[in-house]
Amino acid sequence: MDDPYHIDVMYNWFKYSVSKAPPHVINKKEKRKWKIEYIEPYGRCTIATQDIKEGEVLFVDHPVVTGPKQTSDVICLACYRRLNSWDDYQCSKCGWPLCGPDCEDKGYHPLECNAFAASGYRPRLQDFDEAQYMYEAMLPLRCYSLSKVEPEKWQTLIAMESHNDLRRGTELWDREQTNVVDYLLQRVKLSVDEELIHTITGILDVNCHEVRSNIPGTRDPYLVRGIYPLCAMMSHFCVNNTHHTLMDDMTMVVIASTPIKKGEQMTATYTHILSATTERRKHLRYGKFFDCTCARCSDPTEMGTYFGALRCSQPGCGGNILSTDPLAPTNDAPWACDRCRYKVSAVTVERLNKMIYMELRQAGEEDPIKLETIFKKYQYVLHPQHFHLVGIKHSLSQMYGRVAGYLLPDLSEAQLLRKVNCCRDLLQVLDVLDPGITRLRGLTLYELHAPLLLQANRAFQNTTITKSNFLQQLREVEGYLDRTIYSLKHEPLSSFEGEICKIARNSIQELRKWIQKVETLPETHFLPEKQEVVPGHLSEEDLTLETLLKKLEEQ
Ligand SMILES: C[S@@+](CC[C@H](N)C(=O)[O-])C[C@H]1O[C@@H](n2cnc3c(N)ncnc32)[C@H](O)[C@@H]1O
Repeated sequence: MDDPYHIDVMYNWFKYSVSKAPPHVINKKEKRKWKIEYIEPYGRCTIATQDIKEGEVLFVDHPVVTGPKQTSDVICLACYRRLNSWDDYQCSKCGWPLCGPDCEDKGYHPLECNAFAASGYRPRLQDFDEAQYMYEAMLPLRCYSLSKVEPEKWQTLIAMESHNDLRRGTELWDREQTNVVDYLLQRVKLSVDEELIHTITGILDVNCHEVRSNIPGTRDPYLVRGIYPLCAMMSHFCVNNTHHTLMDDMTMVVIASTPIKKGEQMTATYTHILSATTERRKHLRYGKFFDCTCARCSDPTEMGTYFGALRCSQPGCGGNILSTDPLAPTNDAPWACDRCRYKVSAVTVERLNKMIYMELRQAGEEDPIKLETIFKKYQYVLHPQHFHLVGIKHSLSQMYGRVAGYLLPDLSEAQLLRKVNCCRDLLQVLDVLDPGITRLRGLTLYELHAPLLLQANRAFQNTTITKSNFLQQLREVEGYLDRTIYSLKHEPLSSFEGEICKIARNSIQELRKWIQKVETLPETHFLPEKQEVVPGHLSEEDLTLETLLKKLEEQ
């Protein structure tokens, strides 16, 4: 049958992936609930053929091939372990650095090893203009080698989108001409049409997923890239409805992160969720060769979050400065206040964002005070839900309680409250921009439970809380732990998220025992019901001496 868009090739890949997947990951007998269709302007995309519930497994995807990213440290080409130096151990056949002799025939390394060995060329660091680009040709070479040794994988790979026509003449094309095409033709002596190598690099640019390597026993997984054909069939939306998890054998499991209605696309996000429209659209244009026009991109308020908005500085105005046309192809439409129409150029907004970005980079992720200083500096310039302020809250939510000098038991009431509020504010944004089952939600809920539990237990120890309130707070914490587990239960135990999920499972059991015990405690352990002061229930603004005293007087 005619298959101009190679859709059957993708269905075959689905069957192959299911056959390779461990049985606990997917019900092998269940029929797929989606189809692939060609729809403009998306090209091929995945459509639900029936209503799908949140959390349902949609498909598993086996990688066609994985390999180093374009820029890379020195790594073992078989197991992707980070190596100390170029010449620790070099493959006896091809000369590329590996962990040791055991890795010579492992993983995907034989794909390039044979080509290098046949060429007689031995790689030397000085052959690369920039050391970080020395691995750039490796994955394209692996892909090309598939055409010789694994024709089925090759058929799947070559059926993917390369956008050669859009890429030709771009800076990216020129760089790949030098670092990949010329390198493979001149050094590795491949006898191959240049256009085919460009097609391969295009397929990799458009479709690759970043994945973590999985080396048993290491807590430092190195990031590599891989081709997952079914994942790559999903269109990008800046608010998406699927969630993917990488299992230990590098199989990708894709679930519905929110309910998906029959006829809707199953979508993924190719950009960073917590970045603003201009940044996301630029990334998609230059890296994926399309202009995103999704609901989030077309709305200057980014679905009511005001994620990119500045506060108007005109006296007495208090409006929000927003892009007048977020879909302008060159992202250069002026920005204007939604109340007084005061105008700011797109370039100025971009410069401001860049300046704050540089300050944040300098501040690092070790000292919350540095981030608090930047937060204070810009809190009246940016909308409270501006991505930089939300980004700072995200960092603070993890730093308070985790970095040296700010471990949980050392935190003051005000710092605990700050951690709680950072988590809550972040979750409020995630509800809109990253709804449903996500790693970030799971981790943030976990961060939220800890200070709340500490606050409640401190209040109990100091007898400053009533029994009913104490139980209510413990049950609230139980709810957050429960939701953490729900959000992270798909993550493999070897990952950080999987480990947090395991800890959350233990914590919730302990907490439930504690709740049962508290229920039986006599009232004498608690503050009488009418006299309570619960700092945790005051907002940060409330925590001035004046307002605190006033509230105490009112009791
Ligand atoms: C990873 S591929 C997705 C599969 C692709 N549609 C195909 O037929 O092979 C990415 C490409 O799909 C298209 N695409 C994905 N999301 C899109 C969107 N929201 N709007 C327009 N095109 C999109 C773009 O051409 C993009 O370069």
